[in-house]
Amino acid sequence: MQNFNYSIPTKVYFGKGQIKKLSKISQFGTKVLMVYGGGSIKGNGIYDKAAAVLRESGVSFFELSGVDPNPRIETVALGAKLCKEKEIDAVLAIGGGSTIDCAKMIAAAAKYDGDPWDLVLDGSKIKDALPIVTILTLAATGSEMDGFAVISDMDKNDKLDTASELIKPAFSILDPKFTYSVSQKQTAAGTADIMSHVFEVYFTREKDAFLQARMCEAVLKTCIKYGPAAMENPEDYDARANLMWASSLAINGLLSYGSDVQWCVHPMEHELSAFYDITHGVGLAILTPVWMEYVLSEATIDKFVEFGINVWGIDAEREPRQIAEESIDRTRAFFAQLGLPRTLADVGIGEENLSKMADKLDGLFTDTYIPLTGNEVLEIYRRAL
Ligand SMILES: NC(=O)c1ccc[n+]([C@@H]2O[C@H](COP(=O)([O-])OP(=O)(O)OC[C@H]3O[C@@H](n4cnc5c(N)ncnc54)[C@H](O)[C@@H]3O)[C@@H](O)[C@H]2O)c1
Repeated sequence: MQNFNYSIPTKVYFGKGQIKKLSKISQFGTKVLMVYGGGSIKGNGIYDKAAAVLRESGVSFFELSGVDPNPRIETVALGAKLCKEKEIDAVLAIGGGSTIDCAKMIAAAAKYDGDPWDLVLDGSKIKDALPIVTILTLAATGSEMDGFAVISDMDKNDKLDTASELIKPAFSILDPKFTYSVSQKQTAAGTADIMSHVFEVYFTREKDAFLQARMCEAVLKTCIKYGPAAMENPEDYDARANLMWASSLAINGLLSYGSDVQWCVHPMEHELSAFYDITHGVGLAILTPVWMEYVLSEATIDKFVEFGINVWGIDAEREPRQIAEESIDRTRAFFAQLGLPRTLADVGIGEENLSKMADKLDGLFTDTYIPLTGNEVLEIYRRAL
């Protein structure tokens, strides 16, 4: 097992009625910027509940709404300007990963004098940030408990992730009931995203992080059990609760400590979203089985056998190659069962920008599970067409 520094500072208030813990935001001051997306929080009552707790706690709030899925740098700049003008004490995100990521970068940019895009290009430039609080409404990205943010500049077709300890939320409120109104499509995409976060760390060259590997399998099995259940019955509390906690655990560091490996399917998907603005989890579901087939070889077969037996329950007596291949087929079939598109063509993506996207990633995947050149990335994109 490799060395690691454990740091998961975000407090989590999980379960029904935990919105009342929002009152704790008053420890940071009396002026909050509330950041949210297209307004679903007004339809499902979360906005009213949060506003009531803020008022009762003596906290006044300004609002920044309209954060896009695949949040834009322009919104970050606008939010940071508001924070400076209004002397905001803390940033409150109510939403899914897009809103939370945007709020994180607003919090960092509010304490930075230069162009906020600098902080996306280089997270080490984040030297300070306003406290960040989140109310999660969609189980998917784990942004509620991690130090990452993904921001797009659509003019440049750039969608980049940045990271800093300073943008880990101070606390997050996770009430599974707040995810009852999430559509089937977003529930499916969220499940695929959680699973992809696990795959990015489960497929590691580190062979002796046994505990982490078993925890990864537990999170994957949770998604396989509860993703379809939440789609079938959106108000199945236990399904929503298990998915929600899986989303946080998948990426808060717990599963990757001691076996860290550079990610690659996520950056490949970010290129798809940067050029075509598709839903992140959908892109991941399309690319993941193709990537798995591409990296399956004599060098990696043992890991895929472990995956097939422990996650999919494939008979351990079968030939290793059969187990490995079936584990990938089962993964692809599961995403199809969730109703997710299978190919790039299904989401309207053709050959036209694939070379440009692959070129942008050339030279970056030197320390991934299996290192990949730009040409190999292009081959994976083509096989996903
Ligand atoms: N920070 C991280 O660690 C991290 C990790 C993976 C992905 N990401 C990024 O996060 C973004 C995706 O976030 P996401 O998957 O959470 O989706 P999202 O935040 O983009 O939301 C997707 C849609 O669901 C709607 N929605 C959210 N909650 C709802 C609810 N309760 N009821 C009804 N509708 C609701 C939103 O309004 C939006 O239209 C992408 O930009 C992705 O690259 C971040």
